[in-house]
Amino acid sequence: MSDFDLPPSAPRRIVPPPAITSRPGAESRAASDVVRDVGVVIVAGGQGTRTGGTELKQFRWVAGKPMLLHSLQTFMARPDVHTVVVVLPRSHAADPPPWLFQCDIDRLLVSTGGRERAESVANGLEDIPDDVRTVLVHDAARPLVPDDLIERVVQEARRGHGAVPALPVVDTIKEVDESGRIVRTVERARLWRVQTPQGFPREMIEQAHAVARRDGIVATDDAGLCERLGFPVVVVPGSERAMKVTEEGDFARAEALFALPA
Ligand SMILES: Nc1ccn([C@@H]2O[C@H](COP(=O)(O)OP(=O)(O)OP(=O)(O)O)[C@@H](O)[C@H]2O)c(=O)n1
Ligand SMILES: C[C@](O)(CO)[C@H](O)COP(=O)(O)O
Repeated sequence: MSDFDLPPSAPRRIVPPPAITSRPGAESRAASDVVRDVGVVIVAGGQGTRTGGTELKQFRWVAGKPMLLHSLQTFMARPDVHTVVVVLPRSHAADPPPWLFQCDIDRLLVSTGGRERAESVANGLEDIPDDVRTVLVHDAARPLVPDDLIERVVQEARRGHGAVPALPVVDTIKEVDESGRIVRTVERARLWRVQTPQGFPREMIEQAHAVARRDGIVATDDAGLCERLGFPVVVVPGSERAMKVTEEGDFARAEALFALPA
């Protein structure tokens, strides 16, 4: 049975179980004078087909804990984060894994994923609370995201732009046809590899997803939807540590990076 054959009546929003208490320290952060107006959507609603395995990659253990928990705890450690909405596959959203609540559960919401990544993001955005002004969208598949990278994205998004962490392409790039023959060498000076979290003023990202949903626009990232509407989106320096676990071999790469100092 596929994830999308499950009944559509599965709850869209889950309140974490009351028996689990908040992480120590949450109270002191609440008392700080940092403006807590950043909302985070962590998309973990994919099937991880490119890993070739049967277990969902975002739940697989890397460096001592489930992959998703790494970035969840990184965002929760930030005093400016108001709420983190974790988007899970429909098959898991009604009954999330218990380890998910190893964070400040007062700031945690769980939403249900969609068939495409963009649909999962749109579902998560619907649960972002009213107090949030800046929204970050992050892949659970990027467990090593450094806090200084997040800070750069937040700072730029607070200035009213979309902000995307990115690294310049350093290899020579070829366009190749279906037979394997090189068509041409592509000018790489203006090519960048983009990562997450991508950050946006709340109104910008909500409008971009609303238009995409209405018009059936598809993009592999959230900045792509904003670009199409002519919203300003800029790059900020990314990090090799923010790599995405996409294929089986990436698990070993991620483990190796975790073992290195940040
Ligand atoms: N319908 C989807 C598809 C993807 N994602 C999430 O988007 C992030 C980036 O996607 P990707 O690495 O492509 O993950 P998968 O879609 O799970 O992988 P694959 O394409 O190999 O199936 C992941 O954290 C994934 O869980 C999601 O929330 N909902
Ligand atoms: C959002 C993203 O991680 C930016 O690099 C990426 O686009 C996710 O989808 P992909 O299909 O794995 O490129």
